[in-house]
Amino acid sequence: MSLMRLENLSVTRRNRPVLRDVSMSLDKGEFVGLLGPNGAGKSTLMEAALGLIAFQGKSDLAAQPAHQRAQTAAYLPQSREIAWPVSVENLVALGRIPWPGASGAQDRTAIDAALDRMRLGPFRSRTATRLSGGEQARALIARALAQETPLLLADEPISGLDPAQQLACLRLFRALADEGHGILASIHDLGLAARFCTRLILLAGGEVLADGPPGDVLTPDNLSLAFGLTAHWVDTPFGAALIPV
Ligand SMILES: Nc1ncnc2c1ncn2[C@@H]1O[C@H](COP(=O)(O)OP(=O)(O)OP(=O)(O)O)[C@@H](O)[C@H]1O
Repeated sequence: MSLMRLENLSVTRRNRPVLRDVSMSLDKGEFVGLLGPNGAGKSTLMEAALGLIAFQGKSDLAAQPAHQRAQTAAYLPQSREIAWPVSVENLVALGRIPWPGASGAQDRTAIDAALDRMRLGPFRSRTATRLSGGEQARALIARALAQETPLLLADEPISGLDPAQQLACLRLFRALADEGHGILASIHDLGLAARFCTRLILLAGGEVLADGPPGDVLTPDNLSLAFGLTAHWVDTPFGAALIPV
């Protein structure tokens, strides 16, 4: 079942075309990694899909009324700004705003589950603005999880996380997809994206260069075209690893 569909989405920023005729859909159970060089348009694609910036073409999410959209899609923006010195628990509780009809018990369960999933139990009473950068990033992911939406759009969710937290976060996203959620996450680490995502979309020059299973997308030709990078897949005891040279 499709959770998100873009048809011929184009975005112009400062009179420059950033995205051209991007079409894609994302189904329940998919963890899609959005790849591409800096400036390729990954954040722009998420912002336009959510209706946060002007675009041409169609986005079914952007067409929804705001309250319905907030019950469909949680969004983790790339900027990790936390504006107020609230407790981590209260920051995560902001994720419940789209559900005014939920009971206190439902809200509490969602907040506790999100804190637990991001291993933030010991931080719940701490002031969010006084956490480390990676801890703040995890608290913001927890806020998005507390929203309990079928769809999560996460812009560089593992940026700033240590290696163990990166793995835990991607394992969690994969588990959420296996439970039936749909996830679109921009990721710069190609090896981790290949390992955890069910599907990859590679953006380059404002267009979708490749869309499919990781092995089909991360080909030497595509990596050279998108990043100007020479890279090889090497078999290791832990599975295939991508080595840039
Ligand atoms: N608010 C803005 N106003 C004007 N141009 C912008 C704005 N935000 C981004 N751009 C431009 O749009 C293009 C795409 O930017 P975007 O942030 O979508 O790229 P990205 O793929 O997410 O990059 P990165 O990997 O560096 O996060 C870039 O050329 C960028 O300079």
